[in-house]
Amino acid sequence: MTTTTKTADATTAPTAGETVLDARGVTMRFGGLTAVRDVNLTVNSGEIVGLIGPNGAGKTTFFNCLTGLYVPTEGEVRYKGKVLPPTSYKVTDAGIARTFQNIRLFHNMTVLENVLVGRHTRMKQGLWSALLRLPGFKKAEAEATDRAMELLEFIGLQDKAQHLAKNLPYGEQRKLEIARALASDPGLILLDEPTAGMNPQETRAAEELIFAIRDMGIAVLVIEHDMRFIFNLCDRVAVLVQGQKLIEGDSDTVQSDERVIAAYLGEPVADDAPAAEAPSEETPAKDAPAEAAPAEDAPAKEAPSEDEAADDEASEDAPETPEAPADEAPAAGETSEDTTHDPASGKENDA
Ligand SMILES: Nc1ncnc2c1ncn2[C@@H]1O[C@H](COP(=O)(O)OP(=O)(O)OP(=O)(O)O)[C@@H](O)[C@H]1O
Repeated sequence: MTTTTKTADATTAPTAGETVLDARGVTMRFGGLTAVRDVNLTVNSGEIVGLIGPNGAGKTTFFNCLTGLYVPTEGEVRYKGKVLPPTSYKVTDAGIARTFQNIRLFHNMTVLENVLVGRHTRMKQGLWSALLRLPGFKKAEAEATDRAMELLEFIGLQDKAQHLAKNLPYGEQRKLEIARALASDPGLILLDEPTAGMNPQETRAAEELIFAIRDMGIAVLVIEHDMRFIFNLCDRVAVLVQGQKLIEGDSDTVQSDERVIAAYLGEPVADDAPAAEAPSEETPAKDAPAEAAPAEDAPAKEAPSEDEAADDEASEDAPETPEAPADEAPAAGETSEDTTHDPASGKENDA
């Protein structure tokens, strides 16, 4: 299936069902700075939930708490009723997949190989089986390839399966990241700014792709700065400001909330709103509501050049795929999100 031949819209949305993700009282401190404070959020099956907020509001930090990259200082995250394991690899295995704010593909691997990397969590063959290429491994490998090709068809990249990932246009690289995340057969996918750097046509295609993912039965939690995109896409939207959840509701409710407008325009908000708190030592330093673009005018971020993308890769998150070749993968030891945070020290555990 491709997004061009099989797209969905809100009218085909399945009814929201069981709670898939249940985050309660999630707080994340880095030393004296509280990046996320006492945030509750649920995502139900059949839902697309948006997470918005000004730069530095704590959105990515919250995502990291949901995916085992950080262990929250306080609070608990459950996936389908079970407390999440403390490492990203196990979280992926449990059924949560994610993409990252900055594209993190294996640039010198083919498109197909990138998707296969995401598939490895579902391959149960051992090392010897792989080394000796036993029949069980060959069968699993063939099945993984079939599934990867299905996913490439789903995102419309089947004809580029043998292309190197680095040669794809930017929008297609973003789609490939999504296919790689889908390869682990998640029940919930977290998308961190999936349309960053996309032109309007690509953004529209991304919207259709996300509806199609939801229609496959996968719950979606998405961070995005493009307000038009988010309010069109999401069943519910939660707004983070200075690490706290300011409001949560449907698009109409959130769009018309004066505190949300104020947060995005950088105006003072009401006394009872978290954003109105006087900055303290624990206030995230990066909060800059005044810099956030007003809702519908928010321009898409510019696509990075190849060099910038390479820099991003080096400084971004480590792969969810510990088995990936070291020379291809973003260097785990150099990254900030490949590890799990030790709340007390700001140090991170191996993911
Ligand atoms: N590993 C870390 N160590 C210390 N501070 C951090 C760390 N990660 C994030 N922060 C701080 O936490 C706050 C929230 O950052 P975060 O990246 O989660 O915000 P965000 O809402 O995702 O921002 P943006 O929209 O710009 O991506 C910021 O003040 C940031 O500087």
